[in-house]
Amino acid sequence: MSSLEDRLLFAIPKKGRLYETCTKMLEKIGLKFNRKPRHDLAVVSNMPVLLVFLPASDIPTYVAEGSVDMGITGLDFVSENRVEDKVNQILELGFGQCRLQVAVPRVKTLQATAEEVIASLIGGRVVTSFPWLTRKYFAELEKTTPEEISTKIVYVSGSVEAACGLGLADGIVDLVDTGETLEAVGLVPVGTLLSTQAMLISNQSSKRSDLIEVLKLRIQGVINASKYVFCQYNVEKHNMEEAVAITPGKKAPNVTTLDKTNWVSINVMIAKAELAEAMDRLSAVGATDILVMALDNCRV
Ligand SMILES: Nc1ncnc2c1ncn2[C@@H]1O[C@H](COP(=O)(O)OP(=O)(O)OP(=O)(O)O)[C@@H](O)[C@H]1O
Ligand SMILES: O=P(O)(O)OC[C@H]1O[C@H](OP(=O)(O)OP(=O)(O)O)[C@H](O)[C@@H]1O
Repeated sequence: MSSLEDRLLFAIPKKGRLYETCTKMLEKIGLKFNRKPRHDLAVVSNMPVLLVFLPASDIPTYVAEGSVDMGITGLDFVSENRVEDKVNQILELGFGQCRLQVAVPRVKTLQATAEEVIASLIGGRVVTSFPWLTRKYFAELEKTTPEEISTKIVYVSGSVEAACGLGLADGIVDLVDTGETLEAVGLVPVGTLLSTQAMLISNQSSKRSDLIEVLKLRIQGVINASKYVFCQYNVEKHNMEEAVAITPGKKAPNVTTLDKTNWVSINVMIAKAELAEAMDRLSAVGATDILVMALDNCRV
């Protein structure tokens, strides 16, 4: 296998929200590696790849500068590091979905609209781990005020939601998914700066574009598999047209004649989101023995 210098360097969040899903995904795409405790490098034994475990917030910079060939991180960190145009944003990965939002103590929202609450923060103190995006957001709002006014943006590295309660902030800008963290400290979201999810990104001049493409296709296969199921059912030939209209498949369904007069078996991929309704409708047109199987991986 290749020496360390010949390997594609692939940056993975070393901890936090994206870590577990990322490492599971690497296993699903067939990379064999063993990350020893406290080690931030892991050699992939079956491909010329070296995994580099880094803080998710630093990965966009490493990829943009070419210190690593590719990486997984949140779109929020790509934007905060101002490298949207300096990296190839190869794939949205379908996990790590959340929003970067402005939030304030609930009491401020009782007699004011969200717009009024946000306007009241102009010139105040806003605490965040995303100072550049927050500065940009408030700079736009400041333009709408008659007098020159500057909002104080204060950076903290974590537990942003504590800042209002501790008297450091009038409002915060933080990542929100379920809203439970905000709710727990009596904060309410009033505006959205950005919707984000995990992204696969690569350096624009990497010499390993061949391998980047292979890894991208493998990851795409895992993402596709997570969105679809494989479905098999039997239906009488005279109902086949109606059944096929319900489950047209990606290209076309695979139809085989059963060893039973006038019946066919249909194999087809169905989007998970449409499955329950499709099964109801298949039953209604006389389909039987409807089997649904999870997919581990698939190339379409
Ligand atoms: N509640 C959430 N739900 C879904 N995705 C989230 C959530 N919070 C954060 N993320 C996503 O996961 C990424 C990493 O967030 P996390 O809070 O784990 O950062 P972190 O590991 O503490 O970062 P760093 O190591 O750089 O300090 C975020 O950039 C965002 O894209
Ligand atoms: O809306 P929710 O589903 O409650 O998620 C939001 C929380 O998730 C993230 O933090 P995380 O828990 O990853 O830890 P951190 O605060 O240490 O970054 C984010 O910073 C919020 O605090």
